[in-house]
Amino acid sequence: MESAESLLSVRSVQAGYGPSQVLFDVNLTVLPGQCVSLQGRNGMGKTTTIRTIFGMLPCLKGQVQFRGTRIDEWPAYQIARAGLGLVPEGRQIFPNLTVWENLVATARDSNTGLKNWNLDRVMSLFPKLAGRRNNFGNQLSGGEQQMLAIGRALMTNPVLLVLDEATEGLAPVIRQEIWTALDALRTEGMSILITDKNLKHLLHLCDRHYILEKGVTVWEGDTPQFQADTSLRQRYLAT
Ligand SMILES: Nc1ncnc2c1ncn2[C@@H]1O[C@H](COP(=O)(O)OP(=O)(O)OP(=O)(O)O)[C@@H](O)[C@H]1O
Repeated sequence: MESAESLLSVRSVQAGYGPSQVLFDVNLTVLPGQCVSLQGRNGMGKTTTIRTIFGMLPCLKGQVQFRGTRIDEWPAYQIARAGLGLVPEGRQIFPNLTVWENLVATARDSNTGLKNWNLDRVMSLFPKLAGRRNNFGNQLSGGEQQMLAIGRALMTNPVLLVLDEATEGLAPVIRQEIWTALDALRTEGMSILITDKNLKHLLHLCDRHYILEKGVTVWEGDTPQFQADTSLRQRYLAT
């Protein structure tokens, strides 16, 4: 795959924390309009990969390209401005700002060609948030916080939305609401890179899947290929 055609291209990436190397050979591609999952057992390097893509950790070797331009030496703020929107593990919303303030704090105009995100659109994607508009972040349930974290990322009008542990720790009914919202985003043409434990939903949402094992991309394929290889779950995902 030519990286010029891809939205995001991660090639032979190595990274880690100080002397502790975690990523040894990570490769993945997201094409425009595609939804891609990044899978692997706990501790295999999914969050570290996302942190490296977003410039929060240095890329020691290899490269990351976004829309055909190398971004692996850019500072994190410049990467975010280029159109990468992050919904981080643990949500990390501002606890002392209201829902409304959380959303407007990060708002940025679209240069994507897609319809601009605004408060009304976020509230219609997540009607639960509308009633909580004036509540502080720390007064929200976990599910509402995750909706807010997704809304906040959308308000930056990203070209690619990246979700780390999209539904972790949420009640089943709330999880379903998040998956429904992600399906709606996908239908609108949003490109998504996502990590989550729920295989059934990942296979439904995503076109393509990558599996990490000890910091190495060990498998990639589309949903029919994933479903056809019944050994994958046991080999790379079972705990
Ligand atoms: N801040 C850190 N400093 C040092 N090592 C870290 C740090 N964060 C993560 N690690 C280590 O890096 C490795 C990969 O962790 P990472 O969080 O990327 O895995 P993951 O695939 O996202 O797993 P999980 O599903 O548990 O979040 C693990 O061995 C972890 O202990």
